[in-house]
Amino acid sequence: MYKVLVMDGISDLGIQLLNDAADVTVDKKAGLSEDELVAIIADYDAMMVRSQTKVTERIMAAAPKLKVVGRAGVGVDNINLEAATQRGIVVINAPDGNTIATCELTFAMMMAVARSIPQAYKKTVEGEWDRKTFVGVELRNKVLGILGMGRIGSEVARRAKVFGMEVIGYDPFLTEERAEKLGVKLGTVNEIAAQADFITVHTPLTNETRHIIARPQFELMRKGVRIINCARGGIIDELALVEAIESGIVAGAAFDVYEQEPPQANHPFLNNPKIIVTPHLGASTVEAQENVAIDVSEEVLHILRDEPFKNAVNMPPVPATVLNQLQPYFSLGEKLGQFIGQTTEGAVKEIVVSYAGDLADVDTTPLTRYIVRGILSNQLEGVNIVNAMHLAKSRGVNVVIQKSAASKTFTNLLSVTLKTKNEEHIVAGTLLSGYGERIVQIDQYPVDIAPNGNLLLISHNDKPGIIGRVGTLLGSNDVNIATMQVGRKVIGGSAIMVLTTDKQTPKEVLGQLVQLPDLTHVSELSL
Ligand SMILES: NC(=O)C1=CN([C@@H]2O[C@H](COP(=O)(O)OP(=O)(O)OC[C@H]3O[C@@H](n4cnc5c(N)ncnc54)[C@H](O)[C@@H]3O)[C@@H](O)[C@H]2O)C=CC1
Ligand SMILES: O=C(O)C(=O)COP(=O)(O)O
Repeated sequence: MYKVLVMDGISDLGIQLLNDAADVTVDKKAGLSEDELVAIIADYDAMMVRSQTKVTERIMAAAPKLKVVGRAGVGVDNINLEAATQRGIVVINAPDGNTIATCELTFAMMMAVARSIPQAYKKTVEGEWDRKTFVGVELRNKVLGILGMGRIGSEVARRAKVFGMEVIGYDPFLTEERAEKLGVKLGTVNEIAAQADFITVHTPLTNETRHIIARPQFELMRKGVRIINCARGGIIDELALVEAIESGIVAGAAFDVYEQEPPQANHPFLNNPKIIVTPHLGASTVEAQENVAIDVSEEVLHILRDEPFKNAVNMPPVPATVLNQLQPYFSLGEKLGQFIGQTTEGAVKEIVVSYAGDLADVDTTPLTRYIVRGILSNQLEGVNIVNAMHLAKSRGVNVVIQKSAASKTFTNLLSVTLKTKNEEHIVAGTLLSGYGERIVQIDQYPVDIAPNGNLLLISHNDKPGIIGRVGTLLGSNDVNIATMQVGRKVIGGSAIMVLTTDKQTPKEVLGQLVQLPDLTHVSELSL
């Protein structure tokens, strides 16, 4: 008999399937602390959660029987995926069931913030008949900027078009063809900031998206812009938003999610009359809760019964023979993927992976999955080696594998090329006996870099003084350079500089770096 622990108020109708199964018993609990979960979890084969329960490494360590954690929803940021993978616990989610619910909440928030509905309601029930304060704005003919054009963002765009809005979308995976089909113009984050009357975000929270809307973006915005966040707290810098409201740039905001949930009693949003707040209700409709609970229950049953399943967001075991040969390269492959993914801009059309030398005769499929995971993990939540290839395919990204017997210089060489509509970049790496992982080529430049920590990749003209200017700017902002490499093909031509730094370079300093004479591009990476 399998025991399933159901947390966080998952819909009863949805888990009927589990209740009806002869080989399953279900325990429903809510609001347990980590300690309380640690005390009981050893009995369970499966656990189902929403966003409230944090499924930590400690909980998994106390759960020797646990085979699967089911997330009845999209975001898996409350589950320690790495720990689950290490312990062979499958993590599944229900990515489709709450799209419409969250899209509709976003729309409700947009209309509420355009017409000050909550504020007007409050005054009216308090006995005041105030018809002067709450003069709103129409959505028709306004520009809506959408950051993140996945499932929810695309549905918001469709509805906005029907309301007569002009939509500008930003998403590294949004190709021109798909944008055209949706009737959405493509724009950068800053273009959206400068042009939009309403801005809504629908990305996961990643290193890239954290504070993607912050003070520099608010400074670009039109006076009277309205901001909506029904995705994840932290995508928009909360304090910068409050400042932008105080300075009169932002006319109103509507938030469903917060950097810390629940927000503390003194959180600046909670007593700001221009900010509408809801307690993470995006997925809270009867329909969405039934959908996600049914989806997850079906998958949990499959996994418990060793039947095929979909929607795994972490990794299944790799056969031992393949593992032995490929394991040393997994980390290098993923880092090369992260490197090229973080340094290439625009919608990816093709990934070319070339294996030379030792790697040419092995079945490298699992390694390719690590590389593709590295590339996609920058933009997508929950990418793993199970779903990486599928996600690439579903987003129209072609993955091409090339093999050649030997590399001229290295006994093994792994090269990854990313092609977008306008750009093509390559990074290559190797495992050097005694030295470990090295990046040995970036575009046309030979380099020798250990792919670890914080990196700055700077393209510049090969002119005297540039290295000094970069060093001085970083030093005066307390960013210590650990290592520096420069690469060029010809004297006085274009060149690159790769720095490793002891801490991340603040966004403002990156902005100042780009302004330095003869510097053409800066990317910050963390590997
Ligand atoms: N408030 C709530 O209760 C709910 C919140 N959510 C959250 O909404 C978000 C979106 O969910 P879905 O649309 O289902 O996910 P999705 O995976 O379909 O879409 C996310 C999109 O964000 C894009 N993206 C990633 N990095 C980006 C970047 N740096 N800039 C611009 N775009 C970027 C991806 O390419 C992808 O298209 C997730 O964070 C999810 O957790 C989802 C459901 C309910
Ligand atoms: O699905 C998601 O990502 C959500 O944020 C929904 O969270 P919830 O299941 O309502 O706690």
